[in-house]
Amino acid sequence: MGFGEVLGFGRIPLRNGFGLSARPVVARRRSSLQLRLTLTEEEAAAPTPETPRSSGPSIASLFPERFRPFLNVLDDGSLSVVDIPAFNARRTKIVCTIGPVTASYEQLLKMAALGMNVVRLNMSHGDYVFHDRVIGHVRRINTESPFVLATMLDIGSFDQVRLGEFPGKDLVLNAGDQLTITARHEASYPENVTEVSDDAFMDVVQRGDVIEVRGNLDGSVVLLRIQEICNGGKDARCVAMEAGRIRSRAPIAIRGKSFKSSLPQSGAFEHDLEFAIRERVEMVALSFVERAEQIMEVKAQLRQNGASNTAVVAKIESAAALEHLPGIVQEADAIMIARGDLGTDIRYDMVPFWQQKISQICRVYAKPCIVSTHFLESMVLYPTPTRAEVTDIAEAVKQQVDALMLTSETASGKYPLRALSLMSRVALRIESKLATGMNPSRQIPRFQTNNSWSPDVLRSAERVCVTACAISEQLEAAAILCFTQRGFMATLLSRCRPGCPIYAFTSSVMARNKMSMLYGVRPFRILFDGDPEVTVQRAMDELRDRKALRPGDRVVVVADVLGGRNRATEEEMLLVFGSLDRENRGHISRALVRRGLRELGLKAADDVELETWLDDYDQDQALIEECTIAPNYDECMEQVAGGIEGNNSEQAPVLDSAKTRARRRMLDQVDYAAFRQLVQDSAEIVQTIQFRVME
Ligand SMILES: Nc1ncnc2c1ncn2[C@@H]1O[C@H](COP(=O)(O)OP(=O)(O)OP(=O)(O)O)[C@@H](O)[C@H]1O
Ligand SMILES: CC(=O)C(=O)O
Repeated sequence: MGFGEVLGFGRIPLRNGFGLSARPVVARRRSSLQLRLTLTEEEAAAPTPETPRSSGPSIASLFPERFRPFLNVLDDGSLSVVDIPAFNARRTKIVCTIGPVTASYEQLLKMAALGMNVVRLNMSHGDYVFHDRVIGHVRRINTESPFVLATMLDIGSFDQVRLGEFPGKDLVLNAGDQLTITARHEASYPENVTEVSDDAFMDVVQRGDVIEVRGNLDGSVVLLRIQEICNGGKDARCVAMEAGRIRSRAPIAIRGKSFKSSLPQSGAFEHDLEFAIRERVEMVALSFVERAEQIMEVKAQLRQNGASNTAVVAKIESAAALEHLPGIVQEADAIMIARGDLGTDIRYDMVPFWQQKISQICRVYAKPCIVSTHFLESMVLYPTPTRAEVTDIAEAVKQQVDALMLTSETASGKYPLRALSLMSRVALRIESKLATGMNPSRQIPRFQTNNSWSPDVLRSAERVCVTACAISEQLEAAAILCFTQRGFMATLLSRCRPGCPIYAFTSSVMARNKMSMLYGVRPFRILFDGDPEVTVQRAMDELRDRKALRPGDRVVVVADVLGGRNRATEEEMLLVFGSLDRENRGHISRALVRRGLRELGLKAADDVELETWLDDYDQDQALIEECTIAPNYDECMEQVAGGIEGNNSEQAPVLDSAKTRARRRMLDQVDYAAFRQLVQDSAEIVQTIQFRVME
């Protein structure tokens, strides 16, 4: 069985200097955009097969026996109704927040089987040891199972003001009970006194203000009215306006005042970001983003630490963010509509409007959109949802957002697996209705971008994707296959929301995992061959072997081929190299070379590209995944251990530290002569759309 979606066997060369293996490529065509549609008249006229295509076997049957018994068992011991979703059955992805009830390897594996695509870890809760352990389990699942998970680290509510701890149990209040919120900083407090996480809160509150306390298990908001500011301005004496239950570290807001904590300076944010970089998570989510510049700063920090592959998800959860939406969406790699906080910062009745508007803007800029919070809030306590909750899921699915996110339901609720299974089932049901024409509008919004690639390359890539989707609909293709290094082509295809699944193939573990967030995309890792035809054939064979596609199925393939010849003049090469050099203060890494090539409208052979931009971490991960499926596992792991500098063989799967990697990256500096050589060995990018029939 193909564990971890690795297709093809072979070796990714470890850390060769790219100069060694760069080889001239044979020019094939001259145009920089070419549609290759190899469809005969008979094929075009052929009727659609009468028997409807099955969506493939249940994944359970691909799983080793020992895993199967617990894969589809729900919280109460019953079996999941949906079983394990078949290949790419659901287009809308699901993000689950992981907390104490779901943090074990077994729970995570069950959730992967039930359709979880992205694991969210909220840094406001749990400690680094907790999060590190969960990330370890996720990596293991990606390596040992057929499921693909991405990890998103929510870099906590650094703007969130919280109450203190209530040791042992929740604080239960009746209407009229008193609670004092203080900034006294004492070692411990009586039961009806709690410390606020940010002293600045005391400067803002006044007598008569209403404090909203959120984060309660039953989803309720507890309201406290301030009766008196006392103790030299350090205490706010409040009274509960109605009965309620308050949890430790519950987030609070002052009604009508857009108060944000000054905690980013406290260092917690920096530590969380360092942790994200060290752990190589696929995504970091930034709370309370208000301007595009905040995202740029974080991206710069990621870049400086060799983690530019990490995607930045901007959480839209304040009125201020809504004022700067297009800028934020353009700068971020993905958007999360954090309805919990957004709903306290703006009027409740405006949340649905903004949900729709934000998801539309994301489609324009080809940025994945996640809608979060309160989807199945009642399932935190009860095994069945309310009908209104089911309708909320249905509405988001109809809007064709990329992903839906569960929070307390899976972090601390009583029925995490049921909630996930139910969300998956509702999404599947609504999607099947969309496919039968419930959603008449299939218009693709005009694409806009501020991406640094050359506009010509981008425009042609986007047109190719729109055309490929249109062809797939006209020809009733069973799937679109796409070959992509970092997932950009898959994002452009996903943006068009075609009616068939998109199977996206990449050589990078990180890119594969990140693509698991994209609507309708099923990501795989494949070893790219220097000859694109070999790569396409490898992917087709594998899809057939996995019964994801059947003989006779029509597929549309979107792939680069190497065409034309190098047209870059010495002057152009110097210009591009010079601008990369200036921007990166003399540090041109192997990964940056790829950008230089793009700017020149050029592309190296796929295997050479792979070497020039995959970082060591990705290569190490790839090798570990390959070892898992290799027949000579031990031998393979020994080689990995030998290849990973600084690790002894026992620790081989534990990847080397960020520092070691950073040092290696320094050694990988590229000079102009090496850059020039690579440019000369490259060719023009020729994007093709090919029509094929599975043999
Ligand atoms: N790692 C964790 N450890 C313990 N409890 C957790 C953890 N992650 C989440 N939880 C619990 O699940 C609840 C819901 O998670 P969520 O991430 O939505 O937290 P929140 O505090 O409401 O959100 P935010 O911090 O984003 O405003 C939390 O209030 C917390 O009680
Ligand atoms: C997820 C989150 O942070 C919110 O809904 O506020």
